[in-house]
Amino acid sequence: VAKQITLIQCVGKGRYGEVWKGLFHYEAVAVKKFLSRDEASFNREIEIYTLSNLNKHENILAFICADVTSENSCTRLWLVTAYHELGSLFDFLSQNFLTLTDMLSIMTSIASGLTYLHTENFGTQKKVAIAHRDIKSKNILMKTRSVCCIADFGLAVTKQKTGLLDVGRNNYRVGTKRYMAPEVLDDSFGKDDFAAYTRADIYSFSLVLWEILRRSDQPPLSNYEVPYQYQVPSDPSFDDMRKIVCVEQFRPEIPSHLEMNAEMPSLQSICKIIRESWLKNPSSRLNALRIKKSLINLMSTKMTNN
Ligand SMILES: Cc1cccc(C2=C(c3ccc4ncccc4n3)CNN2)n1
Repeated sequence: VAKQITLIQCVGKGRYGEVWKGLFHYEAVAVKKFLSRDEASFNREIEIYTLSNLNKHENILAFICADVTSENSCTRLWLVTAYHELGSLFDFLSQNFLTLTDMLSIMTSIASGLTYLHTENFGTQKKVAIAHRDIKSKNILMKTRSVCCIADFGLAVTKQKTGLLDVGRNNYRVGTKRYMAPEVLDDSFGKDDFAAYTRADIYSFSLVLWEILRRSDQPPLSNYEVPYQYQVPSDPSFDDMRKIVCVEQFRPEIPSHLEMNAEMPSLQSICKIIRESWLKNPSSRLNALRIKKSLINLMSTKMTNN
């Protein structure tokens, strides 16, 4: 397959390797080129996509194929997926303000993808429950200006039938420190309890919801911010994050004009969802299905109000 893919340009770099725009049978595809030392992430991501036929959901990045070719001495590890011209949610938020309608649609699409990931179903399309472990705006892609999909499953853990946890061989890698839940930062969470991982995903998702909320055009705020931008240095250490999130129990500031906005009750409800998803106590947080349902309700009430 690699022979038939023409790489056009590099569109992203991460710890894992690079993401390229490619052409495969005249259609644009995304190619993630793994470094040979990251074979574990490569295998894990394939495992997650194939094992639980993850492909069937509109809010999960669509997988096309994997390709391993031996190039002189080293093996080339490629994963090929759909290509999304608008890039990541992080890129999009950096350059756009959002109407309330688009904001609710974007939030709901991510909540739908996360609910699908977290939920096991025994129906025809068997699927094990999956926790992502690296939810952040850079791992979410824009399919359209109002619909997103979740990417990057190299760190995911699954809940096996036995209820036991399958972390793959990739346990040494951890999520992105900036988005790490308090219980992960102070290492107080039950590593063998699958539910603990989904609750940590919800904390990370609450930070993404906060990033999206801040880009409301009601009115446009000056700059895009990453969570804890002014509390920790770029590329923060474990300890930087632990001091802020666990010791100080700090959370990103929600602009008061959004929270106290009487004309926009939906914005107030979104603020409530965010606050109930970054609670210190993991089991007090909302789950993905609850967030999805609440956002869907807001979309419908918003429609009727206007
Ligand atoms: C498994 C896989 C293959 C290719 C890309 C990706 C991936 C990303 C991706 C996917 C599609 C893209 N389309 C356009 C621009 C960037 C993209 N990034 C972002 N994080 N992982 N994952």
